[in-house]
Amino acid sequence: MQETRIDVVAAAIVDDLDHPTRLLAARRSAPPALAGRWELPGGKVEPGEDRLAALHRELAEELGVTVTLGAELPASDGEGWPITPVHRMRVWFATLREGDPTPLEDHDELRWLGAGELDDVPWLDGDVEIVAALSRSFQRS
Ligand SMILES: Nc1nc2c([nH]c(=O)n2[C@H]2C[C@H](O)[C@@H](COP(=O)(O)OP(=O)(O)OP(=O)(O)O)O2)c(=O)[nH]1
Repeated sequence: MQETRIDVVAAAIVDDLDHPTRLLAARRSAPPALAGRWELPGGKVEPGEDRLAALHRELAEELGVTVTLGAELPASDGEGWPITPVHRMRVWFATLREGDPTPLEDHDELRWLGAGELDDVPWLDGDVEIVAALSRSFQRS
């Protein structure tokens, strides 16, 4: 049986790539099962699409911004973070280049979270481990 795997890409948008102190979190507005939970902005890679091109496309569509990408947040198994039984998500650090982040689609609120506030919002289940890894990278910087 062929394994089903859906590739998702997302950005950990921070204030400073070298010394991050704040992370931009986004609250989902849809679908109903996920609405109200918080995530990293991003989305599915389209067939034949380059992962980083997909990430830039999603950030333009969802937030109306362009970004400078930094390092990837290494996932536990190298194949991406297992956010659901079928989705694998790759995450890159990013900083804003152009545009003021606005919840244009898929989200109804954006919030900058400081290092001590990362647990203040109800993240999607699959993001909890990722946010813990981000939190460790904040503390090291
Ligand atoms: N973008 C994003 N998706 C996440 C995160 N955590 C998590 O479990 N997911 C899940 C939610 C969805 O099931 C899936 C990504 O789908 P999506 O709805 O964001 O993708 P998309 O923008 O391409 O959506 P669509 O075109 O299919 O409507 O991954 C996260 O931090 N960011």
